Amino acid sequence: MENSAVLFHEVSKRFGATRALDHTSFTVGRGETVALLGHNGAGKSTAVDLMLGLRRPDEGDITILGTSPSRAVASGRVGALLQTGGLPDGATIRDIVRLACGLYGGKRHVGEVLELAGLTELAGRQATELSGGQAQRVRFAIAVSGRPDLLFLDEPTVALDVEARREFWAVVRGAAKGGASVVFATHYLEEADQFADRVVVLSHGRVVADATPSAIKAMAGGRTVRCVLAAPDPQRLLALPGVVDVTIHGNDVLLRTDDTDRTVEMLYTSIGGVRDLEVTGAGLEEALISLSSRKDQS
Ligand SMILES: Nc1ncnc2c1ncn2[C@@H]1O[C@H](COP(=O)(O)OP(=O)(O)OP(=O)(O)O)[C@@H](O)[C@H]1O
Repeated sequence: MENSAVLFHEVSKRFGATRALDHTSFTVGRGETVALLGHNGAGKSTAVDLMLGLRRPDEGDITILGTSPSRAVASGRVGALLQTGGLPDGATIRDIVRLACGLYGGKRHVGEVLELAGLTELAGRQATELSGGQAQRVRFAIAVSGRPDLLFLDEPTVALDVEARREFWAVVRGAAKGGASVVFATHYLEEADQFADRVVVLSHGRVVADATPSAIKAMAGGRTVRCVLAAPDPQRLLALPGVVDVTIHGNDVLLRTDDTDRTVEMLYTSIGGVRDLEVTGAGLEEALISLSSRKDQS
């Protein structure tokens, strides 16, 4: 029974002395959109390559749509947009999409795929005449031309500006409405927050969190207090009520606290000389740093 699109169980992969993945486990449910989130070198691309059968794990089991990665890919039920991948010169976008649709046995019509990827108006252009965001939508069109049940996107918006990223994700959302599962690797925290049902946070090849974006933010907990002090003393600041972490750059102080009211009160009464105080909720960036460092220390 195929309850899960991806079962990634206790998977390890080394490159020489580097452990790219270290007993990594996560699942992706049918119809779910899951972000693999982590800093450079966290192991995201390695995980994607293994799920596509492009590499083999040293240890562990990977099941994709109820079978092995290579069988799942061979069945045509998996689509992928990888980090590298040129587009042919001299052909129009319509020609490129027609080729992709043909290779997948005509599971989707050319016009449908162009529409899905927001390329209808650009169908007569050549790849060299497109912006980075538009070219990425062509790669996306190729990835979905076989009507995949599972779609992998490896850092799909890495070179795109904010507007192109927004347009790209609007296209992905539309395409995923058909019930496909989507796994995307990203180090853009706001992307994971906005577009994923669930986020698997990787750090040094290990899963440090696996939860909804809001649960991950809650896990890191607390809020951030920023201020400027004449002579910040890390020991005194760490001793303030609620403070769990202190970062100091020159006179700029950043405190992570689980009791904002008392921290701020004591900052004014026992430390004094506080300027430019600002309190913010913990964002995904703080959550990621906190989760990664917590696990690294364990
Ligand atoms: N072919 C390879 N040979 C040697 N080391 C590799 C190879 N591929 C990946 N690594 C190493 O494995 C670790 C994980 O790399 P990976 O590319 O999976 O990370 P990532 O999270 O995708 O990073 P990025 O966001 O930079 O793409 C890194 O330390 C990387 O240097």
